[in-house]
Amino acid sequence: MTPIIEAKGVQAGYGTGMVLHGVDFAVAPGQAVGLMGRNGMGKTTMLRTILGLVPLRGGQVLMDGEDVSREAPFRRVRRGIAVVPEGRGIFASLTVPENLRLAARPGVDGQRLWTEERVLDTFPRLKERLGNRGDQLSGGEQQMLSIGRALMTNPRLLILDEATEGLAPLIRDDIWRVIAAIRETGIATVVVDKTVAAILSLVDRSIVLVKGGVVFDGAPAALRADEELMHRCLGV
Ligand SMILES: Nc1ncnc2c1ncn2[C@@H]1O[C@H](COP(=O)(O)OP(=O)(O)OP(=O)(O)O)[C@@H](O)[C@H]1O
Repeated sequence: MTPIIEAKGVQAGYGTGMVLHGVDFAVAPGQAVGLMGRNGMGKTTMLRTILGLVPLRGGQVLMDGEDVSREAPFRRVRRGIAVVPEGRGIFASLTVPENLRLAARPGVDGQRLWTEERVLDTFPRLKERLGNRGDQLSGGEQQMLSIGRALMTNPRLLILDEATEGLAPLIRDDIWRVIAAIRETGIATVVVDKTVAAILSLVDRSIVLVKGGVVFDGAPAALRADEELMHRCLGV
């Protein structure tokens, strides 16, 4: 199956500093991939490079087998990718439904499977906050709204960068449950998170970055079995 996204030998960085030193990375349709690694190893830079937000200095980024290395970020996203960025990026002055409606668009297949109603059914907490503005929501609710907004674009691939960071354990569990449910609907996911156990129980494939290079790419069970790697590269 042609991957939705494929990175081949990707090199990227900021200013004169290189962060990614030839990273290979692929996400097949419907696949859940965990992008893992300690702080500062290049996970966010990898996501941003795939989206065209950090310039590519070497290698290639393909989407559905097509080279998009020179394509603008908005065009790449229009291929059916939704991003839940670190920091959530919701509109503080808009209400919950306004935030959702602003993002609404059909998927690349023209379908609108994710409607405002379906998103609100998925996140009952948001249903209780319809009149609230973005800045009147708790951190967990903001995160749910950010995910809900991404779903309103009817994506084929959902990218979640640190979706559970800074949230209380019960809210985190809620978010993980929803991510698993989204996955079940056939949407491919790329998850970056520090909660190693939660990621490994969710994904089909884990990729571990150390200093901008891939040190592991395979099944979560194989990663779990490698205690030395888990300890050295993930700190668990
Ligand atoms: N805008 C930027 N300008 C310069 N350097 C940056 C910038 N963003 C990140 N870096 C550097 O690039 C390296 C990789 O950062 P990146 O955010 O990709 O790591 P990460 O694995 O996502 O870590 P974290 O979990 O801490 O976000 C780090 O050394 C970081 O300091």
